[in-house]
Amino acid sequence: MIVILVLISGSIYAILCFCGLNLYLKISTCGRALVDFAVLTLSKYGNQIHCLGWVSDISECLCNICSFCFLTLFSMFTMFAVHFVPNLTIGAPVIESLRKHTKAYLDCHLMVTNPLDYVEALAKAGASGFTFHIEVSKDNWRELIQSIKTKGMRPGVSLKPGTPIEEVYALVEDENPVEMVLIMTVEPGFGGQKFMPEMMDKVRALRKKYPSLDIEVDGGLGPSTIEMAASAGANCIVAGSSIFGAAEPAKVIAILRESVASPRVHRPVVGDLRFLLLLYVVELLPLISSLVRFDPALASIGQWI
Ligand SMILES: O=C(CO)[C@@H](O)[C@H](O)COP(=O)(O)O
Repeated sequence: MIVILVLISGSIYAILCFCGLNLYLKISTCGRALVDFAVLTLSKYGNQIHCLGWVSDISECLCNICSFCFLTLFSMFTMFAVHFVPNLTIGAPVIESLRKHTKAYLDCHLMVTNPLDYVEALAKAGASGFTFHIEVSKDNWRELIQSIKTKGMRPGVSLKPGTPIEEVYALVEDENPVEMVLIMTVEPGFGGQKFMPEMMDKVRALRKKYPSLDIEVDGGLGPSTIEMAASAGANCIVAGSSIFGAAEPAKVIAILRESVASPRVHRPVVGDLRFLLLLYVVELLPLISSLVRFDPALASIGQWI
């Protein structure tokens, strides 16, 4: 009887574990912020599944079921950590650890409902850019931009596929503007989704209106989609699976880099013109001054001016 009970409970437990694992794997792909959590969950479940191999009596089995329930509750609470506690799985502590090993630009895209709460911690951790979502910042974007700049980071604003591009115009045109606009080319939440070409209308509209603005695209970008984004005017590319899933990631990075660096892309026209003008002035000044100094005829012209 006990053997049958153990077998039945063990099977139920195995099914629960399997479902639980799948559930967590699915939930854990809800954004980069939960990736560490997925690893953590996997290793915990790894131990539990391993235990199943030597379940030998009913008490052991019950004990495993109890720990399964505990893990479920614990993990479920953790899933909502983004909303309930001021910490993220990939948040300030991870940025801080990365910063110790690199001087690279650390571009932080906050898919959270309360970005203001993370400005201070991310700045302290060494973040370079801080991009928030317009959908959750309609009432406090000025305060957010100010706070991001005060803390020495570069502010950016992001918009989901369903949000009209017009919603970010005010933030770019403000006297204290954002310095980058991130156009999501997938519905935020999962890596590995299909690129949405219809988002290129937003990129084109933005590039036409703001020739020198940094325009970032994120989601489904790789060698087969980069041309669309680059020729529409995007100059900052976020790519996940196309790089990490590639046999030769360096090659993919080179292709992406080359596409946005090619002359087809709208260069920051206003910035370039200013630079050219400065070059002319700097280069011509010594020439003019030497002519005025050494050519008596020109020197007299100089007197008239
Ligand atoms: O964070 C998100 C979406 O939520 C994006 O950054 C994607 O995760 C990019 O991944 P790929 O689409 O390149 O795999």
